[in-house]
Amino acid sequence: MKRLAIIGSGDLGQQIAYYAETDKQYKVVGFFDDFTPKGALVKNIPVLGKIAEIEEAFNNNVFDVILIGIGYKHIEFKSNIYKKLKGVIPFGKLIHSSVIADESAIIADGVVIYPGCLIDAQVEIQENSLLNVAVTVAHDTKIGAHSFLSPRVALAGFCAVGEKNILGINSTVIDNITTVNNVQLGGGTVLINNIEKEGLYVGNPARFIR
Ligand SMILES: CC(=O)SCCNC(=O)CCNC(=O)[C@H](O)C(C)(C)COP(=O)(O)OP(=O)(O)OC[C@H]1O[C@@H](n2cnc3c(N)ncnc32)[C@H](O)[C@@H]1OP(=O)(O)O
Repeated sequence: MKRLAIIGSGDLGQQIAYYAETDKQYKVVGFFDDFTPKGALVKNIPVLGKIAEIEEAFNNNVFDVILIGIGYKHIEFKSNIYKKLKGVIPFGKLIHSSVIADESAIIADGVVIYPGCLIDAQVEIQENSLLNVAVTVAHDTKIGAHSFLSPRVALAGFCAVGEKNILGINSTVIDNITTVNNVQLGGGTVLINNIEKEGLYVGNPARFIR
């Protein structure tokens, strides 16, 4: 079993550790976190050091692969860390065993998919994105890198979500919709038109708020 280290020992990092262990996909050996002291135990898992110490730990054979457990409030940071470590440290992938993913779906490195998601044929989920519980992604839809999909997001077919998109709980996107990078949808938003300007959108139909 591969040894996993997780960046971020907060709630999201702890959830990833929980699924990695209980779903028997990885042995979680520790967290890297700039705000929790080295040696501290978080849910019985040690903090191995700060983010700047990841490369040295990898070279010392402390872990095999890494995942990022940083939430949607720090999405820029999450994407920057990924870009910095890509090609230097191998990224893992965590697709919970309860996920139904068609064999034609492409799921990139660094992606985390929580229980109960449905990923249809010819879907592409780009690197470092996270799908929370019960997300449905219909056929031929693409999710841009570093995005965060909250519980029960539903995307119809032939959509293309940009990078660093944050889709709020239960948001719904009809077929053939595209969004640019850095779009956020509030909970329950219904998207029926393409989004061409980054920012925060809410409501049904979605309206720009800032
Ligand atoms: C497992 C997990 O927990 S994953 C995380 C899941 N969490 C989510 O999905 C959170 C989604 N967040 C939201 O929906 C938030 O309301 C946000 C981010 C859209 C906006 O939050 P804030 O910046 O605090 O905005 P604020 O509450 O001031 O609202 C601004 C306006 O948008 C409206 N609004 C805010 N959220 C929504 C919404 N989801 N749907 C419709 N209208 C909304 C408000 O009524 C307000 O309208 P007004 O100016 O006409 O009075």
